[in-house]
Amino acid sequence: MGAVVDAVNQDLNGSLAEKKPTVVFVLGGPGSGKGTQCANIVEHFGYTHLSAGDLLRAEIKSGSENGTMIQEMIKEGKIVPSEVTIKLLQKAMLQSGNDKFLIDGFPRNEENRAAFEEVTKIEPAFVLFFDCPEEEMERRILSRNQGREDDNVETIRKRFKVFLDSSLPVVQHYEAKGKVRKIDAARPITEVFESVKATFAPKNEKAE
Ligand SMILES: Nc1ncnc2c1ncn2[C@@H]1O[C@H](COP(=O)(O)OP(=O)(O)OP(=O)(O)O)[C@@H](O)[C@H]1O
Ligand SMILES: Nc1ccn([C@H]2C[C@H](O)[C@@H](COP(=O)(O)O)O2)c(=O)n1
Ligand SMILES: [Mg+2]
Repeated sequence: MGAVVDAVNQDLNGSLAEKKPTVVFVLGGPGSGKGTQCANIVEHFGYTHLSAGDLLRAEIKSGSENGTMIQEMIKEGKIVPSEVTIKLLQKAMLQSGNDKFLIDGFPRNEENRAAFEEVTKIEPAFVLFFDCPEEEMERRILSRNQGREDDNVETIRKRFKVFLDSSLPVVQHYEAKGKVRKIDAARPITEVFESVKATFAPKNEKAE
């Protein structure tokens, strides 16, 4: 069984690497507006939007063997093991038929980042980072109304802590490589998108 799984993984990696996809990581705190802005980017620039959180939620709904574990981790605001999330991302990338991806909410910690690099050999073209004060993010999440199990005050606080402790260091990693395009996300949606658009000028899209 292990050998079969390894062979499938090898195949996923091989097919993806051949496509040499353009990947933009979209990071920012919970409720900073990643999903909202990704929808605009898809419309204007032809990217495929892959939200790691959405893929994990779909995995729970599918009744997969990992579903219960994923559900528990999301409820606690914790980060699901990289192996699980990366496999979902790889499959979605291959199934999309596209070669330009917005990977939203990933990498969420150092383990995510290192594992993705190791497994896929893909370096992001750049990292969009939505910078937003915590009070504003909390306000937005509490009025989001999408029925997400983690949109409650208790879990939100845990997600904020994980963001500060584990996700910001990933942003700093890419900052040191000159790959971060920081956006002031505390403004109205249309104003934020004006800044986002500028980051998709052709010079920014090439991998550095
Ligand atoms: N610039 C903005 N101003 C006001 N409200 C916004 C703005 N951007 C997004 N919102 C709203 O805030 C809520 C959270 O936005 P969104 O789901 O895009 O955030 P997110 O970063 O993807 O969050 P999460 O990490 O929890 O998935 C949504 O209800 C959205 O409509
Ligand atoms: N790389 C990731 C992304 C998300 N998750 C889990 C934990 C998050 O709190 C939750 C919701 O993600 P969001 O939709 O807010 O981006 O999903 C993870 O474990 N690993
Ligand atoms: Mg989102």
